Amino acid sequence: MTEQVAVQVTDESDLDLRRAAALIREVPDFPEPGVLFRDISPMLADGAGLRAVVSALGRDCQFDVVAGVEARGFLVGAAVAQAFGTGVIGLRKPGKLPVVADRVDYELEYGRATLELPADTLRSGQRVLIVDDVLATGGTLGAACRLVRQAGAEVAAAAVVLELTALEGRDKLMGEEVRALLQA
Ligand SMILES: O=P(O)(O)OC[C@H]1O[C@H](OP(=O)(O)OP(=O)(O)O)[C@H](O)[C@@H]1O
Ligand SMILES: Nc1ncnc2[nH]cnc12
Repeated sequence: MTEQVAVQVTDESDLDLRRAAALIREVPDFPEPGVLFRDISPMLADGAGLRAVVSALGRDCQFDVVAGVEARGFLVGAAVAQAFGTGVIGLRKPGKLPVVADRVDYELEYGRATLELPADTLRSGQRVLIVDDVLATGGTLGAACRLVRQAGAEVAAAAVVLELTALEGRDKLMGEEVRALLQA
């Protein structure tokens, strides 16, 4: 699918985030022809950029722990946890964890995928801030929300740096608080 719309900052009063958004690199035809890939790596490599993203992701949200989604959600999720004084849990692709508490299979645009929760991490009743880099079709964040709820925990919010609105991922996350710093 071709995505040709510029990136918008959802909170336009956040000047730090506006500067950070300018560091996103757009790569046409990656990973396949017709896709405009938004590469947030240069934004995260910039100290002020990372700070802007981290503080906006955790702002005005009550949470006890962060769950970051493999792989780019680990980078941002761990930074948010550190900044807001919580621990972090990595929700992983299959075959990586020695002891699995639970797993959820989900649909991708093409095919299926699985996310796993590591054992002895998430406790019943905890409020969880789920963090990933991008919301596309919503399958990944939907699976992350299910893993959290199946553990008896609560989803405080599902927060991403960038939402690709044309893919309508929010529709799969009805009832969840979805926080996207940037939209394209
Ligand atoms: O909303 P969805 O359609 O589910 O897509 C969003 C997911 O796709 C990308 O991950 P990818 O599977 O490419 O993994 P990576 O982070 O390991 O590169 C991105 O990092 C999100 O996790
Ligand atoms: N266009 C895109 N840019 C960056 N990450 C993505 N994940 C899914 N689609 C993407």
